[in-house]
Amino acid sequence: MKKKLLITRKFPAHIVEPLQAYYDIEQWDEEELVMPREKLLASVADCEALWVTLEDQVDEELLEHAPHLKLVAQLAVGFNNIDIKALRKRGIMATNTPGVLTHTTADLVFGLLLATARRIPEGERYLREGKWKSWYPMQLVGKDVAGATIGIIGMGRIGQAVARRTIGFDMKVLYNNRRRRYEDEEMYGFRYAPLEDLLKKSDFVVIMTPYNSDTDKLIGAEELAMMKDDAVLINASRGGIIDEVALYETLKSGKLWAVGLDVFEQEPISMDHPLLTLPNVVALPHIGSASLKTREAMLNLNVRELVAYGKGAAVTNRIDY
Ligand SMILES: NC(=O)c1ccc[n+]([C@@H]2O[C@H](COP(=O)([O-])OP(=O)(O)OC[C@H]3O[C@@H](n4cnc5c(N)ncnc54)[C@H](O)[C@@H]3O)[C@@H](O)[C@H]2O)c1
Ligand SMILES: O=C(O)[C@H](O)CO
Repeated sequence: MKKKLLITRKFPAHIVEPLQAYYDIEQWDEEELVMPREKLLASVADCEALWVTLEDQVDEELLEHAPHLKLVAQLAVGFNNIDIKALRKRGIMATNTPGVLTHTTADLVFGLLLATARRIPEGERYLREGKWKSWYPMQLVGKDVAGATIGIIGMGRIGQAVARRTIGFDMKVLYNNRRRRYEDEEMYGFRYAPLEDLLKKSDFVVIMTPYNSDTDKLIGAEELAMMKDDAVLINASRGGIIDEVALYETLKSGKLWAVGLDVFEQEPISMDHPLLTLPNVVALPHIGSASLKTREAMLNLNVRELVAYGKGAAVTNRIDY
């Protein structure tokens, strides 16, 4: 008898097809909408494998409804929506998508960096709203990226890829990370800095750590106050790493040049959110890894592990924290 696999979104048919040989598949039929929680809890009851996105909470409550569950596949590298300890206690494996999205996400971070520094979305709105009357010297003046100091918090796969992109911009790189990266210091001249130093010295601060209890509101009022008055803050990791109330208050007070956010505490962000009233906030709908090639690579990486499990082979890419 085939194992049961529950897929919480509608994924492209050609991606799911190779799984048919190993699983009886139940798939949510909406591409844009999250599977309702009650439906998820009911459907997971007889599942051995579960394929989720970052909006599905895989927690104690779900696991209590899933007595046969053995494998959770997460269509993301970040896995803060999954209670890994609770999975481990029950002997359930989890697999995610590290590596395949590194460059695509680093590109987006750089896009946010240029967009905020050079006021690109503001300039586009200005043109489309018919405000462009002439060229004048102080029109939409921005902040230089070339030659500036960037501070990267979380020098993992994506953080390093962002750092390497700065070389062409002659930027000075400070980084903060769980462990020193001596090889990068030697090869590229990147410099380790304690968080406080990094915040005080950087023109651009980029957050690229995972989200967990250690990084929850890592950047709050105190940290924002340490930053340069005209610094830019970029977050493409997870929204909860920044205290959004403190961020709004800081921006309202006139501090910081701009902020670029691909992620928010609540996603989708409410259209009434105060941050969206500020012209120097560039906000994107969590599209860091959204290139066609990368999304296919993420889906296929999950498929590979689901096929391995379906065949009774080893799941090699395991979240082992
Ligand atoms: N916006 C998007 O679409 C998007 C896409 C991909 C990844 N992400 C997010 O980016 C995160 C990073 O991805 P990755 O592949 O680079 O992960 P990674 O594990 O390779 O890197 C994370 C780095 O953060 C460091 N770190 C952890 N806690 C820290 C702390 N308190 N202070 C300083 N450094 C700390 C780790 O040492 C590690 O080097 C993911 O967890 C995910 O949340 C977002
Ligand atoms: O963690 C991730 O992988 C992103 O948030 C989605 O690609």
